[in-house]
Amino acid sequence: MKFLFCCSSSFSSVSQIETAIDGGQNHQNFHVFSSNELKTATHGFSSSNKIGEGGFGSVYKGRLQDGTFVAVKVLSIELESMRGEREFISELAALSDIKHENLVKLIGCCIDGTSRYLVYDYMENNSLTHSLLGMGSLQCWQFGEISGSYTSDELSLKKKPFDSSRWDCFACKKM
Ligand SMILES: Nc1ncnc2c1ncn2[C@@H]1O[C@H](COP(=O)(O)OP(=O)(O)OP(=O)(O)O)[C@@H](O)[C@H]1O
Repeated sequence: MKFLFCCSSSFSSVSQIETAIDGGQNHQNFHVFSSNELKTATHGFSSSNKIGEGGFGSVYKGRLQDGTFVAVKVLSIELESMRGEREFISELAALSDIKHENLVKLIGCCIDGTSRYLVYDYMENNSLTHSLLGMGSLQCWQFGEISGSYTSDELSLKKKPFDSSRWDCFACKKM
C-alpha cells in the first residue's frame, strides 16, 4: 500500500513519521514506498545493484516502475544504541523539505518492521561534477590547468580522469 505524506522538518521519531503516513497527507515531492516496491526496483537488493557502502548501511541502485532511477539506502539499526534510526530520522528531517541543485534529492522512504530505507534520486558518477562545476565531464588535468599550479605529488594525478567518488583527488582538495 502506498501513501503520500506531508514532509516536515519537525520529525523527531519514527512514530511521528508513521502517524504522518497513516494520516495519508499528500505531498507531491515525497513518497512512502512499500518494501516490495523497493525490492522489485533493486532486484531484491542484489549484489549487482549495490553501488556503495556508507557509515550507516549499503546503497543500491534501483529502477522504479515508472522508469526513474533511484539510490536506495538500507539502514541497519543497532538495537542497543538505535544507531541507524537516528540517521533515518535526521535525514528525513533535514532533506525531505529541501530542494537545491547541489543537494541530492531525498524522494521517499520506507519503514518495514525494523528495516528503514531512504530513497534518493540516482546521481550518475559525474553529475556532482556537473552540479558543482557546471563544466560537464571534467578531467583532473583540465581542472588543474584551470586552478593553477601543481605540487610534485599532484602531477602524478593530473592526467587521470576525474572521478567524483575520489574526493581525495587533488583538484577537489583545492576547491
Ligand atoms: N543518490 C546517490 N546516487 C548514486 N550513488 C549514491 C547515491 N547516494 C549514495 N551513493 C553511493 O553510495 C555510497 C555511500 O553513500 P552514503 O551516503 O551511504 O555514505 P557516505 O556519504 O559515503 O558516508 P556516510 O554514511 O558516512 O555519510 C556513496 O559513496 C556513493 O558511491
